[in-house]
Amino acid sequence: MAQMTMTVEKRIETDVVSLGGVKRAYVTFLAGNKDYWMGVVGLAKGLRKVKSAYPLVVATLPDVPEEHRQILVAQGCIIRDIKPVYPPENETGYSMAYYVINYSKLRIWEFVEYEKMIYLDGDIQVFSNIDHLFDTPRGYLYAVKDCFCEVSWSKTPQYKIGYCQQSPKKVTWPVESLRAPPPVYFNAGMLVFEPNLITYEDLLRVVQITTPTYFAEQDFLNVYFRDIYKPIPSTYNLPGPMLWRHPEHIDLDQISVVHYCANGSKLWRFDGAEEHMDREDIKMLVKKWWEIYEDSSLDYKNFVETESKLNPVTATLASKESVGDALTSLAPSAA
Ligand SMILES: O=c1ccn([C@@H]2O[C@H](COP(=O)(O)OP(=O)(O)O)[C@@H](O)[C@H]2O)c(=O)[nH]1
Ligand SMILES: OC[C@H]1O[C@H](O[C@@H]2[C@@H](O)[C@H](O)[C@@H](O)[C@H](O)[C@@H]2O)[C@H](O)[C@@H](O)[C@H]1O
Ligand SMILES: [Mn+2]
Repeated sequence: MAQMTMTVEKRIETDVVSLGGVKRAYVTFLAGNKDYWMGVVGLAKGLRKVKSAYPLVVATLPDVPEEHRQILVAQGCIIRDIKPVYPPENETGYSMAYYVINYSKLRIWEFVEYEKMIYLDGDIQVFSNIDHLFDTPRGYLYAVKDCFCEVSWSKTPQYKIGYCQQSPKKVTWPVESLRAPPPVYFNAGMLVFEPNLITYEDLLRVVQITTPTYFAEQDFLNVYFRDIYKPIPSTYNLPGPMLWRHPEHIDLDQISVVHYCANGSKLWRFDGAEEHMDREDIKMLVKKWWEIYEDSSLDYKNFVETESKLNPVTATLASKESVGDALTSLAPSAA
């Protein structure tokens, strides 16, 4: 995996951007009392390992236990409590029953103290620095195209005819019988977006008048942002199934972000039992995730301590939420 180191100068420059109130952050979403908190710890440590210049905000539902919250704060995360978002009743059901809680992800558009955020699912890991995505032109939503080939798509017309946007020439879309092919569709596990209160209020209004569909908030977000969605390469959100569905598009050495969404690939309960989970590449990616998760030098307290010896400026910045605090703390004390 390409590795980029964050120079002190770059870190200062990045944080000076924050100084002007132009703040940026990564954000993830945590619900329930199961083990997704481990995914968030892994993500926090992974972002530190690639020397990201920005904090990780965790949009947290009320049902996340205090114990998990404390672990995340100790790992340098910024906990933001959110209320659930409940969609209208859904007769057709979701691809996975628990997807209904994923509508609560919509709350992140309310975090307007940040000018731009990168949303990452808790089952994602960042293996190379992607801070440069914060510099993408404003006014768009950036995300990676999804794959339609897994059985989770079995009730969709594209799955039934074997069509996938990742390889549109493999099975030609039958325009005469099914009319226009589906618009480009993104995976909602990774999003580069701009929090905005007008958008946020409208999202909450429109979601209440939209019939829920198979992939819950992911379908909803695809329709809502259709006009400003810009695809970015799979290197920024590699869903596991791409490895066996579209290997011709994948160069693992170039992958910056891996999304452990394949059935059976959730790290905290990985046992290699499900189909494809005995693949060498999957086992390598799971091992890489655990190496980061278990690396105590990446724990927030150890990381800041080490950084303060090696790079006092970086360490100070790493330990402050805003550059203003950091520069103040660095300023020579008034005589
Ligand atoms: O019980 C849950 C289910 C989901 N999530 C959050 O919602 C995201 C989306 O769910 P998931 O990743 O399981 O969906 P997939 O990408 O596998 O379809 C997760 O990554 C977590 O950040 C959570 O915190 N607790
Ligand atoms: O609530 C709907 C979820 O839909 C998406 O997951 C899907 C999608 O990626 C399919 O293409 C896969 O086949 C499937 O396995 C996977 O679960 C997002 O990753 C997740 O964040 C969330 O929005
Ligand atoms: Mn996911």
